[in-house]
Amino acid sequence: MKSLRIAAVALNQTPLDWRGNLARASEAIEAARRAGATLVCLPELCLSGYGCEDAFYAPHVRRRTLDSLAALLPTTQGVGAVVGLPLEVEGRLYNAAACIADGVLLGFTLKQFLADDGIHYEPRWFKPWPRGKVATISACGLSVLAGDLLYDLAGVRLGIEICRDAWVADRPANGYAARGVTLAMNPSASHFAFGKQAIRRRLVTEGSRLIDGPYLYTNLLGNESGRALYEGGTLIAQRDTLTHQGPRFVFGDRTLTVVDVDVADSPTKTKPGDTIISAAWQRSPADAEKLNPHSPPQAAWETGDAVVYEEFSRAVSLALHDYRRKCRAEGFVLSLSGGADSAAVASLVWLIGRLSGDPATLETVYQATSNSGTVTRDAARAVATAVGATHHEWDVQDLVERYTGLAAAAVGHPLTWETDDLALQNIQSRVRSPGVWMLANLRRALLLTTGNRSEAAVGYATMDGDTSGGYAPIAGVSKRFVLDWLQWMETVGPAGVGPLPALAAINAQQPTAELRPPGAGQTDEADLMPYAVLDEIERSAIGDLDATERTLERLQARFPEHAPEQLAAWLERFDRLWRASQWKRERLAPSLHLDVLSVDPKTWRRWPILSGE
Ligand SMILES: Nc1ncnc2c1ncn2[C@@H]1O[C@H](COP(=O)(O)OP(=O)(O)OC[C@H]2O[C@@H]([n+]3cccc(C(=O)O)c3)[C@H](O)[C@@H]2O)[C@@H](O)[C@H]1O
Ligand SMILES: Nc1ncnc2c1ncn2[C@@H]1O[C@H](COP(=O)(O)OP(=O)(O)OP(=O)(O)O)[C@@H](O)[C@H]1O
Ligand SMILES: NC(=O)CC[C@H](N)C(=O)O
Repeated sequence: MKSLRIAAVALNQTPLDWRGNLARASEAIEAARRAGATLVCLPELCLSGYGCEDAFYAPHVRRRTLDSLAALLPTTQGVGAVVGLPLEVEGRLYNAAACIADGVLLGFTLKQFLADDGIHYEPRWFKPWPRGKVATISACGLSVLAGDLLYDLAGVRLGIEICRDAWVADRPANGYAARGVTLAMNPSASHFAFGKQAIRRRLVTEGSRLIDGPYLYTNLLGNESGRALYEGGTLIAQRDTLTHQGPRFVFGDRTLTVVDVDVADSPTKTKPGDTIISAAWQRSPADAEKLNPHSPPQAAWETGDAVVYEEFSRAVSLALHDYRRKCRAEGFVLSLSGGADSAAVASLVWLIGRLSGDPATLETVYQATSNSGTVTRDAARAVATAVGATHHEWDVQDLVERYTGLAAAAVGHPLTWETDDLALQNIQSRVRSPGVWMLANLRRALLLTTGNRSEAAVGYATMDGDTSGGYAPIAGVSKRFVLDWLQWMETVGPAGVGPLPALAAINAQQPTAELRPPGAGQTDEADLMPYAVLDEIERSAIGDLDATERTLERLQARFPEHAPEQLAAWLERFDRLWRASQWKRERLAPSLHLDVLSVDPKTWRRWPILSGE
């Protein structure tokens, strides 16, 4: 049995940022060495970035990655390192983990089970590697082995699973005990979704049970390139018990979790046919005191009863912070209506400063038409003040009238609410776009949109009006979720931050587009259907892809208070609006994946633009 100091690194990388990715990887290895680690594991595909998309096809991208690997080798003096990268083998691309020891490239483990579900499209670029196969390739000027390899490093036998390898029943670790593996590492790029860390914790714990030894798991960190957020949260389990978890949702380049573990010595015997690459080096002397023997595996906020709101707050504020920084915007601009969605977005920008200590600049604009009321104007002002935004109040009614006059002249009759309702609504939303865009231009800021998933599902938004903007922070969650989160933010708020009481002015109102004249009493739910019904239809028809009859059964079971005819009418309305608004979903600003119920056609639920009878 050996006492070994091992390190798990979460890295905030950007696709194709060659210099930055390499610098962060080598700085992390240096930090692990300074902490006395013998072995360090970095995330999946971290040298190129996980989400390089079709750039993976480019031969120069494959070459640049190997250049980065060659440059990384000398930084591993005195340690062993596992580093993810794309790798061409025999003319095909594989998702690989390089195993390096003391400056020497030992070999590449290749991913056997590609991620092909949800937001993952790995088979578009990579091939899966067959179990038990090994190839010889040339890389970094050397002839090296690649494939299903094991390594004897500093006296322990290491096996590597790459992310999804661990998520399948036939995972490589099933055979590791028979192959003498005593330590396993998993470089991952596992995007955030609500509650998903619990699954990772189970897989890592199960991995350690399978090898009866330590299993170390790393992940990416932050908003890599717009749509996927990685939470860090590195994990270490030892003999069926999860012992360590690195922090999640950290604002910064990396997290480093260093742990002392007991590892059984490499067995002398090997399984026939197994390829095992050996390397030995002078390890740092093990400390008499064990490092972090009893680190709590979770932060306090992760075990409370508001985990989903905590995760949402931390995930979206980190995603906004990284997106702004990576697109080199100098702040945020937001059209603030005094309603729920834009107040939620303003609160999330405010949370950046509260959670990171580095406040983001926010400029907000209330834009009144003759249909706006003092309740929303006052609420917008109160929220802007509470979140520290620079706030403006504009009157855009004259712009509405000017466009209305031009269009009325073109069609040859005055426009009325009786005959031209939608056009008269949409022009108000559209005139709110150019001014706020102009402000964003002047400030070199990122214009945020405020649409939520429920609106996206039924196209309840004006294209090039309130959909105008560069990033859509809350498009991954339903309207009901936004409303509930705002209640929690008003009274509780994230641990270590606390509440934002000014949201009371928002939470007291019923959601309305405020686009029809005040006397019309417009509400979202009257225009559409109750949000609870809309969510259930979306979950059934779009999330679970149920047939109409099945969705109706589910609605009747869940909402006995509504007549079956009413439920059928709402379902018919949803179906019509869903199909008519696919083109809108194709044109929404990039949004963050947060939940398995996503309607984002670029990452999750793809649908024909034109469909139906
Ligand atoms: N497949 C397709 N490909 C390309 N374009 C397509 C199309 N189908 C329709 N169109 C075009 O789309 C246009 C209609 O879409 P659009 O102009 O966006 O408007 P539309 O979808 O007709 O109406 C917008 C709805 O969103 C609601 N809204 C708007 C703004 C804010 C809020 C709020 O909650 O605050 C709510 C509003 O009450 C209304 O019910 C038409 O000009 C039509 O030609
Ligand atoms: N009076 C307004 N001033 C500034 N922006 C507005 C105004 N009315 C609407 N908007 C913009 O259009 C967006 C869409 O309006 P919508 O009504 O869907 O959202 P909301 O007003 O934030 O929330 P809710 O629908 O819950 O009232 C707003 O989030 C806001 O960005
Ligand atoms: N990169 C991967 O292999 C992802 C695997 C898994 N589906 C996840 O989301 O974590």
